[in-house]
Amino acid sequence: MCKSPLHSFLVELPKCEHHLHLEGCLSPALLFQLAAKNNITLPSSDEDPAYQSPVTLAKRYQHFDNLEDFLQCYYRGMAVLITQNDFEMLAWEYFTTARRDGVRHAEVFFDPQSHTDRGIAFDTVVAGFNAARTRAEKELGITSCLIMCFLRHLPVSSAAETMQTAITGGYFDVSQDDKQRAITGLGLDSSEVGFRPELFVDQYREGEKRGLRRTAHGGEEGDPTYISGALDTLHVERIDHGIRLTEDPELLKRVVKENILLTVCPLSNMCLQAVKRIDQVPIRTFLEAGVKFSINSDDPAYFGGYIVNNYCAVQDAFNLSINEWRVIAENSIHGSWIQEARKSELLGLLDECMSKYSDRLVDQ
Ligand SMILES: Nc1ncnc2[nH]cnc12
Ligand SMILES: [Zn+2]
Repeated sequence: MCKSPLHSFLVELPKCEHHLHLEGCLSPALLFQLAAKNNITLPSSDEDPAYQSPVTLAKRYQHFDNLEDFLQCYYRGMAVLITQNDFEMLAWEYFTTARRDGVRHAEVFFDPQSHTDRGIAFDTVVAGFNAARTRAEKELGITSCLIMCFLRHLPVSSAAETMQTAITGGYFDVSQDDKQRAITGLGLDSSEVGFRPELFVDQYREGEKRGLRRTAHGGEEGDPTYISGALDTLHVERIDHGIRLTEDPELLKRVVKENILLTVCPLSNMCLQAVKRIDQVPIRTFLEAGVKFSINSDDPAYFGGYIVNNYCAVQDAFNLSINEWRVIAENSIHGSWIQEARKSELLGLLDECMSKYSDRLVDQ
C-alpha cells in the first residue's frame, strides 16, 4: 500500500505487464512446498543457511549485491520445478496475484535452458505454463503471451539448440489452431555485461523470418551500447530495463523516434543496486523526453512486490498526476503484442477508470 491518495486508482488502472519472468515468481513458500513434494534436497545449513526455512530464505532475498548475486539464487531455486503441474502452479500463482493487481494483459518470459539443462523436457515447461495461461484467460479474463528467453551466459550453441527444439516442436507456428501452444516472442536475459546482444544475431534473424516478436534485456547493468547493439543487430521492438539510456542523449532520441518501448522495473533496479533510490529511476526524464515505457515487476518473489508495489513505489517517489498515469497506461496498451480489438477493449477500460477517478481526484 502506498501513501498516496491515488492508491485505489493505481490498483484499478488497467495494466499490461511486459517484463515478468515466470521463474521469478517462485516464492520461498512454493519453493519449499515443491522441494518436499519432489524430494529435492535443498542446500544444507553449512552450504547456505538461507535455505533453513521459507522465512530465512525470504530474509536472504531482502539484499542482493548485484544482478549476478540475484541470478545465483534464481537458478538455484529452480531445481524444485520438475513436473508439468509444478510449472502450471508457478504461473497460476502469478496470474491470480496479477488479477488482484489489475493486470489485464501479461507478456511473460520463461528460461527454457535453465530447465532443459537439468533434464526437464521443453514441452513439460511450455505445457505447464500454457495450461495456466489458458485458465487465466478463461477464469480471470487475463490475456497473455509467452516470450522464450535465451540465457546470454550460456554458449550460443545452447541458444541455437533451444531455437531448434522450438521450431521442430511447432511452437512458433502461428497458423496452428492450438494457439495456446504458441510462443509469441524471443527475449534475451541473464548476466548482461560481457555477453553482448550481437552474439545472438542468428537466433533473432531466424525468429524475425518466422514472424516472432523480439525484445532483449539491455541497459540494466550494461552501458548504452548494449541497447544500440540489440536495436541494430537483433532488430528488437522493445528494450527490457533500458534505464542507462539516459547516458546517451542521441540514442534516447532514436528510441523516441523509432517508438521503442522500455519495460522498466523500478523495485528490481533498487534491489539489484542499479539505483540507490526509486527516484533515481529516470521516470521523469523519460516522461519529459517522450520515451515510452511500461512499469513491471521483473521477479516479484525476489524483489519485494508485484506490479502494484512498483506503481506505488513510483508514485511515492515522483508524485505523478493521474494524467501522467494515463499516458503510462496508454503506452503500455499500445506497446503490447495484441490484436487491435483487444487494444480497443483495454483503452475502453482505461477511459472508464479515468472518468471514475478524475471526478474524485484533483489533478496535481
Ligand atoms: N533482472 C534480470 N536481468 C537479467 N536476467 C534476468 N533473469 C531474471 N531476472 C533478470
Ligand atoms: Zn528481467
